[in-house]
Amino acid sequence: HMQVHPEDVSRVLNCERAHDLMPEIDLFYFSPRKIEESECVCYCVEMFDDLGLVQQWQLKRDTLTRFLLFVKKGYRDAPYHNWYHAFSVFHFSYLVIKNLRLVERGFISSLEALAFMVSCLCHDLDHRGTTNSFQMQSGTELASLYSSEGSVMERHHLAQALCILNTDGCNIFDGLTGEQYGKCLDLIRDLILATDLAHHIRLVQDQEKMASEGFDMNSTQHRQLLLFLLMTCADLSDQTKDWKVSRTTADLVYQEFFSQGDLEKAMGNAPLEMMDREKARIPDLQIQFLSHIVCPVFKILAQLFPEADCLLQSTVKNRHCWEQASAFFARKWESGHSSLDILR
Ligand SMILES: Cc1nc2ccc(C(=O)N[C@]34C[C@H]5C[C@H](C[C@H](C5)C3)C4)cc2n2c(-c3ccccc3Cl)nnc12
Ligand SMILES: [Mg+2]
Ligand SMILES: [Zn+2]
Repeated sequence: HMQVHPEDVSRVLNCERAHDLMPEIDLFYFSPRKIEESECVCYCVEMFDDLGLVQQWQLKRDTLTRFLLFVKKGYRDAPYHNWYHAFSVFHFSYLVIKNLRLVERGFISSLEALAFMVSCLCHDLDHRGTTNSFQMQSGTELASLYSSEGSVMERHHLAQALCILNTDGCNIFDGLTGEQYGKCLDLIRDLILATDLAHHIRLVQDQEKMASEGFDMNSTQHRQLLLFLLMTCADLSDQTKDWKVSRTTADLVYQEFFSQGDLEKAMGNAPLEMMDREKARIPDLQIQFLSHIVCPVFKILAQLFPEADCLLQSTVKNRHCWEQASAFFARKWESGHSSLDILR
């Protein structure tokens, strides 16, 4: 099973570099993928501390460090669904809590902020770079465990998170009362399951209705829809960064999709077009993904929080870049070239 050695913990505890968070780390356009992999865990501790959560919930630094090292080890080296994805999703949760002042303004409680950040870190634990439908179609062991409830991968990510919390010296919530602990785990369960995009699609109309009606602080439904919206925004946050980050991320996602497509062909199943490296037109697929899923989500966020408008603007700008790429590609496709290399 996964091992974290005491010297790993002490090295992180003594890391000086991160004790003063680097300038600009709290700005929306900052890309966390710039941070050295060996310093990520230190920065996670500092971000929890910067939001007052270490103090508020009496998080012990050595327990938090050990927990974070286990989470980091709990990710595989898939092209996209690896530790850096989890770290960047976590960083976005830090950005929205800090920049939209979600706790001070009463949109979420401090416990919900803690659960939101921990859920972001854990939300894709032990991902294999394949989708829920692949699990079901190829009858993986995860499908046999969870397919009756749906959201197969997300249930596995949750199980892995709970397993780490139950590992000796890793229960970061041991300073919470029994009631707070129960509420926190219920939140983590709901938030990790909410990262299944098929689940999001069922909720998005209610989220749009909430944004047009205006957020009701006393509505349990609004408060839950907001937390789910924030999870989806965090999961898609690479698309709110500059074009280089947005395109690089698409590259990594399609490496996973095309590997899955190759597997499906080898198993005699026809992959979705977006998984088929022979058929997929990445610019057109990204225009659809940004138009149907990403921009609508950040439009809702911007309606609720005008300070988040810059996030919507950058997703719209990235979609425009794909439109230009698509036009450029179309000319190339006519003349037979089909790889993304021409975008470099
Ligand atoms: C750049 C980029 N492109 C992406 C293109 C497509 C899809 C995608 O799952 N599409 C859908 C399309 C319909 C309706 C639902 C369920 C399925 C059928 C599959 C969604 C995701 C993409 N994605 C993600 C991402 C976010 C959350 C979970 C998994 C992933 Cl991979 N993160 N970045 C990207
Ligand atoms: Mg996921
Ligand atoms: Zn994810």
